[in-house]
Amino acid sequence: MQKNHYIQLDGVNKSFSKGRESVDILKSFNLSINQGEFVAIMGPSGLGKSTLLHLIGGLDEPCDGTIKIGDVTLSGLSESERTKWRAHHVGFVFQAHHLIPVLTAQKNVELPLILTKLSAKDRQKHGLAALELVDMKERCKHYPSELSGGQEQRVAIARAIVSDPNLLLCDEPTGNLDRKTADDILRLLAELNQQFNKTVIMVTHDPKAAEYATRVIQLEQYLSQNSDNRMADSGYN
Ligand SMILES: Nc1ncnc2c1ncn2[C@@H]1O[C@H](COP(=O)(O)OP(=O)(O)OP(=O)(O)O)[C@@H](O)[C@H]1O
Repeated sequence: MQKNHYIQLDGVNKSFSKGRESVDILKSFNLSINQGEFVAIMGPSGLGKSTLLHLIGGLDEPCDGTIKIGDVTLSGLSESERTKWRAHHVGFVFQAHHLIPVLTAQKNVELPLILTKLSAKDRQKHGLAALELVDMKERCKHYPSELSGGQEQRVAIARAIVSDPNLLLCDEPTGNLDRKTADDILRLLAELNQQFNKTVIMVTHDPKAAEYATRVIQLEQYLSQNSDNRMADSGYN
């Protein structure tokens, strides 16, 4: 019997037009990820790592093929359904934290909840709980300019988890940070993965960051395997 994976990409094609040409990024691409995995995606610049992350998170659509997350087939959703699905199921963490400078840490974290039916009081409660999880509650009234790079990234992670999504998609989350701060952030992601069973997919160029993952996909190798690319990922544990 075929196992049901939490994330399943089947025969995904993705190309972009560059001038008059169309450039294939992913061709007949297959990938399966289980709930609770921490997957690192590595590979040379321009290969399609961020594109893959955007497709899984429903920020972009494949030209062909299916992407299923849990029970939901993304291509079956309208644009507004996809936005709603994202708000409930996916948290994004980027290299640049994209915090809004005129809002306090707490208000930044509460922002994704504005789309929900929660009252202001409940939004505040959830926001503070997320900040507590990333050890930033005592700085909830600080503005981004009053925080260090690592603290800003913690607040960005709190914002990503405030709606309690199953899936955390991280694009070079430690790219701007020094080694020690990067390790703190990676430990936090590993904790969210292990203690709260969040599925984490992280794009990184940093082999040390990839050591925190439970599976590493070397995308270049993976892509070169053929359309049935199931073999090239290596376990780290
Ligand atoms: N919206 C877009 N329109 C046109 N081309 C795009 C678009 N997004 C990405 N590309 C192209 O697709 C290719 C893959 O980009 P992507 O950002 O996924 O690579 P990456 O592996 O994440 O690279 P890096 O490690 O440098 O971040 C690149 O050649 C890029 O220029």
